[in-house]
Amino acid sequence: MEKSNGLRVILFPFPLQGCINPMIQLAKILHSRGFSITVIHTRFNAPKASNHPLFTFLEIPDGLSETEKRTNNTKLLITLLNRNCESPFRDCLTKLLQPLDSETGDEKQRISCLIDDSGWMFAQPLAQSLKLPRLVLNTYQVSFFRNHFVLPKLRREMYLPLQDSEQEDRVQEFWPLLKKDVSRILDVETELLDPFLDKVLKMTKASSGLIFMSCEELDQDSLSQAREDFEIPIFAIGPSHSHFPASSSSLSTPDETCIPWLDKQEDKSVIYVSLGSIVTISESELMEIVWGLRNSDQPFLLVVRVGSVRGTEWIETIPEEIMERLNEKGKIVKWAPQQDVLKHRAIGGFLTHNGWSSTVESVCEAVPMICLPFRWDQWLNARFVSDVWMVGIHLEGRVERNEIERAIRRLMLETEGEAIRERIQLLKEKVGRSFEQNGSANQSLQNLIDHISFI
Ligand SMILES: Cc1cn([C@H]2C[C@H](O)[C@@H](COP(=O)(O)OP(=O)(O)O[C@H]3O[C@H](CO)[C@@H](O)[C@H](O)[C@H]3O)O2)c(=O)[nH]c1=O
Ligand SMILES: C[C@@H](CO)CCNc1ncnc2nc[nH]c12
Repeated sequence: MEKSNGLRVILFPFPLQGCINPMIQLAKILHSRGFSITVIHTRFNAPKASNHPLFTFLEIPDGLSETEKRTNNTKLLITLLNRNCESPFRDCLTKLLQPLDSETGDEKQRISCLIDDSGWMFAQPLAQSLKLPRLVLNTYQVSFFRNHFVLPKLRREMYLPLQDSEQEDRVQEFWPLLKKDVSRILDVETELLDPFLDKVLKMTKASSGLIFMSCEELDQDSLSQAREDFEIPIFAIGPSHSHFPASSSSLSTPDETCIPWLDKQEDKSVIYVSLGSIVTISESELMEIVWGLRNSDQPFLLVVRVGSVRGTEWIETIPEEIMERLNEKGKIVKWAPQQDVLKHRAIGGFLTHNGWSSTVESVCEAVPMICLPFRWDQWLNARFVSDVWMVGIHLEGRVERNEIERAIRRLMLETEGEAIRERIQLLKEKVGRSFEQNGSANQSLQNLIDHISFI
């Protein structure tokens, strides 16, 4: 760690696993460059302070009821948290900005800036009124962030439902999505967010900088377009876990028995399956997945989060005799040490929901994917994987045992899979170069450090 530079940065992650990991990663990066770190966080999904003894954590109330905390409607959660947290966040930030420590009367360290998630809609005017520069962290792929502001317009103009003949058309304003992808994104739930998107766009444009966990090698065109659209400095500092391992910000405890189990498997033979931290599935979808895995006859490591199969606690509804058959080839856990799993020599493929972190973690370990997106930006990440980088096979929403078995065989056993494996190896190397001395992610990170040091 470098010695302190006398500056403090305040971070305010959005309380979802997919947003907490990148923000805590950013905290580690900035701390390693000499910044002191204060993390303001909600009580809901609070990061484990004890895993980060060098940071200061400040908790604010979020006003969520127990039922609201359990909702799997992310859009509703986003609106509730934005409504409830504004005033506690204002109080907390105002206190932090007072020049003297209220207990000791000593002068406090200078605060350089606030970095918060693009999902917080009240932060920009608040920071402005307190004369504190604010930078925005966004945890989507750049293409999704840049283009998703057009969704309300597409909802009005796409005349859903779609005709069969137009399902596969590309959507001009949202490349490389197909019309059928957009129609899936535009479900009833997302309508809740329409009125907020304009606000996010305006608030981001008014900020002092925008940070992405991506790099030129992954999304160059969108990055240059975003630089034109936003007219603020944009930093694409690379996939966040490439700087430090992310497991310390896991909200659940990883099952470490995965690794000795993988040690017993052959090279590139195991298919790893995880649908991230938000997606829920039905009981019958779970059965299609487990049968698809079992029928492929490949060993598998499957993550089923507690509460992620609707209407059940965990996997207790799988009949005993089926569990016996599954156990011959597979292992089911509640939470995996994902990065260590993807790094393991035994892993040959990743059946994923294509959250942005999972997608880049897979790319960085050159693990080819089977794409099973469920919502929002996952549809775009999956299109990049299957159609743009061509490093995976898209299930096209078919959660059916035969389709899953077929995709696993194509990926793990057939020549098509070999070609995919070669391409992802090349992509991994390309992304890896962006962290070298003159690489794009490395330079962008240096620019970010300079920017917030002299802001
Ligand atoms: C289920 C599971 C997850 N993880 C880690 C891997 C990833 O770093 C992280 C999950 O992040 P993501 O892959 O982005 O997925 P998720 O949690 O669904 O993220 C949400 O937020 C993401 C970023 O905004 C979006 O791209 C996703 O679409 C959205 O669903 O949690 C584990 O380490 N072990 C696990 O067992
Ligand atoms: C708080 C926002 C902006 O950073 C990220 C959450 N990500 C998501 N936002 C909206 N719908 C989703 N469905 C799955 N994940 C979603």
